[in-house]
Amino acid sequence: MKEGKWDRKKYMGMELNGKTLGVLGLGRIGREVATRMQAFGMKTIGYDPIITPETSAAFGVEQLPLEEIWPRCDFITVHTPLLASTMGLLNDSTFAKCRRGVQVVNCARGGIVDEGALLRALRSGQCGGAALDVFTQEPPKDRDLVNHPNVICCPHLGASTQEAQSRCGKEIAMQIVDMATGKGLAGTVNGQALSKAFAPQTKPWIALARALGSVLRTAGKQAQGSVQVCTQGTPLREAGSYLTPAVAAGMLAGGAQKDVTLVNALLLAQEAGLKVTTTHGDVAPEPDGSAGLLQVSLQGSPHRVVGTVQGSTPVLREINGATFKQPAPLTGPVLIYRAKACDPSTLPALTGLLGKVGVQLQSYHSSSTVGGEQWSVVGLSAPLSDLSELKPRVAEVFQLHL
Ligand SMILES: NC(=O)C1=CN([C@@H]2O[C@H](COP(=O)(O)OP(=O)(O)OC[C@H]3O[C@@H](n4cnc5c(N)ncnc54)[C@H](O)[C@@H]3O)[C@@H](O)[C@H]2O)C=CC1
Ligand SMILES: O=C(O)C(=O)COP(=O)(O)O
Repeated sequence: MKEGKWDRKKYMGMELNGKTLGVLGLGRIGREVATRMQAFGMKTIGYDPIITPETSAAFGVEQLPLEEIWPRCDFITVHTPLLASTMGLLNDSTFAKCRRGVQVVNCARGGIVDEGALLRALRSGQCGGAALDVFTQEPPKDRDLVNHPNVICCPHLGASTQEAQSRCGKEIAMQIVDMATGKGLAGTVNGQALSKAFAPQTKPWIALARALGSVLRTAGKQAQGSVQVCTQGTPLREAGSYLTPAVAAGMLAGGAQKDVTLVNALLLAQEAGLKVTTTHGDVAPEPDGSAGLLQVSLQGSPHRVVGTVQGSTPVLREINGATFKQPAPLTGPVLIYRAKACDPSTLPALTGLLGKVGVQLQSYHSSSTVGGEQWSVVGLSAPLSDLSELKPRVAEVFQLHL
């Protein structure tokens, strides 16, 4: 009419009253759709693998096996997630079982109704019309469905109301508050590590995992290959889910990839050619069974680091088979070197260098002797800008800011 037209004959509708609607997926939205359509006088039947027939009967939906649903429906609407089991729920074979002229609604996820099959059914008249809010590719490049005269569609607007967006905003804000107060996260699909990362008791373990990853990368001089993360002790039984991404983040830190987080670390590690696997052993490493141990090793090399948490401090217990009787804190600027055991000149040379550049030695820990050599971990007040004076005196030296 805005174009000045008055096409009364062109538009002929169909009553919903007395028609049968098949609702596939009877969760939050499916059941709301069913009760609203009952108000138009529709008979509602449906299917959902986890909702009992008694529950769906309470909101007026008779549940039937899919095979019995197809031939009964005038309209079918899908309200499931997109899963392997729902991909192409409506396909060439199921369209063929439907009443001729069946009308289909997909406001859930593109692909639940197979787009190729839908187009074929529309062209043959087996499908009388479709309403689509979602597409396998958004926006869809292939416009055949959008352009079909019996299709009406919207650009994924199902949640586009002021009220829904405001609820989403509030929900997200509440989730951030929950995460920050250590209550865990609901509904995360890729942030398993995050829900634990903010709990006070897990924070030092995550710091340890990152630190061990950094030590291993620097000592092993590579961020590629297979890394084995092993948690030991009952308290760490479920910890692999967040410690493994933290180890990967430590391995990747300082490398080519920017913005490595606990959410994307495993994916970025995979892209960088780093395979990170996790195992767990329940054997408690401490007599009281309270602490756990985290062991990270680079397969096919002698590089292996083992750490734990003392109080709330991540500490190094072992590096490449050399153990620290007094575990070495892995916080702040840390200098790590391997040198001949009992060489009396190394430590004075180091303290002399520190004095010269005005950096304080805050802690010093040395390991057991392996093959005539010892590892030393030195806590510093600030990182050293130049290690060249130390290099001739030691077998290897590196620095980390943890
Ligand atoms: N177009 C849009 O903007 C919007 C789309 N959605 C989508 O709508 C869909 C439904 O959302 P909700 O009702 O909130 O989800 P929900 O999780 O409450 O319900 C989904 C239901 O589908 C059922 N289901 C799973 N596999 C099935 C199968 N093979 N056959 C039949 N039922 C199956 C589940 O048991 C569950 O009861 C989701 O895909 C969601 O992403 C949701 C909001 C807005
Ligand atoms: O909530 C949903 O499942 C939706 O599909 C809404 O999509 P949107 O968050 O508006 O991009």
